[in-house]
Amino acid sequence: MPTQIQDYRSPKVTVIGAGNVGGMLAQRIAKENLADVVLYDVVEGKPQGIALDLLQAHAISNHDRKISGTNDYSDTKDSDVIVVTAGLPRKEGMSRNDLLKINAGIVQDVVKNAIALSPHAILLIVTNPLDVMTYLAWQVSGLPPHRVVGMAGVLDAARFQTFIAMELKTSSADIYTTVLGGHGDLMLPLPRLSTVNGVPITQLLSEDAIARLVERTRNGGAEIVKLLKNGSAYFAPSAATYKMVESIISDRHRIFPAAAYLSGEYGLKNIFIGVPIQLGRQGVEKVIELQLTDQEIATLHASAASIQENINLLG
Ligand SMILES: NC(=O)C1=CN([C@@H]2O[C@H](COP(=O)(O)OP(=O)(O)OC[C@H]3O[C@@H](n4cnc5c(N)ncnc54)[C@H](O)[C@@H]3O)[C@@H](O)[C@H]2O)C=CC1
Ligand SMILES: O=C([O-])CC(=O)C(=O)O
Repeated sequence: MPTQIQDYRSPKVTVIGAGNVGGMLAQRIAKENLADVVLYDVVEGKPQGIALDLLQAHAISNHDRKISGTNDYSDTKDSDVIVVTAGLPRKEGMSRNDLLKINAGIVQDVVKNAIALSPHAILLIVTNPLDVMTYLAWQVSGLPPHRVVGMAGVLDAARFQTFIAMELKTSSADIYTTVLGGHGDLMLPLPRLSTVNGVPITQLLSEDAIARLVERTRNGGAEIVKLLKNGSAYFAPSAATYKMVESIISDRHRIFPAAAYLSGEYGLKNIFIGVPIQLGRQGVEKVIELQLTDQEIATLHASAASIQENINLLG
């Protein structure tokens, strides 16, 4: 019997926006040998230059993933995942919502163009203001809601994890945290569900210390914007986005917080907001409903109201 030869096509990830987050993400995807990467940007030469630079870096670190840069959407055709990082980052003194109008125009444009050529892709949004842009991307794409997801919770949880590790002078590797809600001032870190390898942090840290770390997590993005002065964080954001891309491409069904569409869960409807989800090759496989206290639910609903206000501003 002849051996049947199958066509094992390499997974293909398109990253739209070859800026700080997009460039770092492309590097991780290729270096971890996860997928071929197409970097798309509106600026001529930028994605091509970054792709060439990355290929040369990877010649040193020995892998053969294809990385290409383009200003032509036709090169993004038949992508398995489309990650949208295109848009302006904020500068010192701005809130993420100050980016609403300008980034809405960009997200609308790129999603329409990219999804037309990759109708089976999972759409992963990074551009801020995150929850509103994820909603807008879903509307423009015409995709079923489980195929659209936004990255924020993995990053916010990693920040909370880092600050707890710094406070306890322990390894962040042993710390598990979760952060719900919108990616803004009203996000909801959950100390009562955060542990150091099973030991509740409420047993290890005082209430005051926890309140301080929660507040620092809420302002985690702004703290870095203030230090950088001319842009926002990108190492941890690209690492967090990579974790989500990997769970999709490798169909790992991992569970973590991300902006997902709610249709009644947590008493919320027709909105994208950060909640625990299970993520795999088909997109959001499950939204997990945690038992929240009345106060936590109130914060989550206040966060949802703020997202809705901004959606309404888009008209
Ligand atoms: N969700 C989250 O947790 C995070 C979100 N962000 C957001 O991600 C976005 C990107 O941040 P950075 O990479 O630091 O910014 P950046 O300025 O380094 O890169 C943005 C890229 O988008 C490109 N771009 C602009 N308009 C475009 C269009 N119409 N089509 C294609 N490309 C276009 C620009 O040319 C630029 O290369 C920002 O909106 C930022 O706020 C950043 C970090 C974390
Ligand atoms: O702070 C910003 O504008 C970028 C971002 O969302 C983050 O780093 O959390």
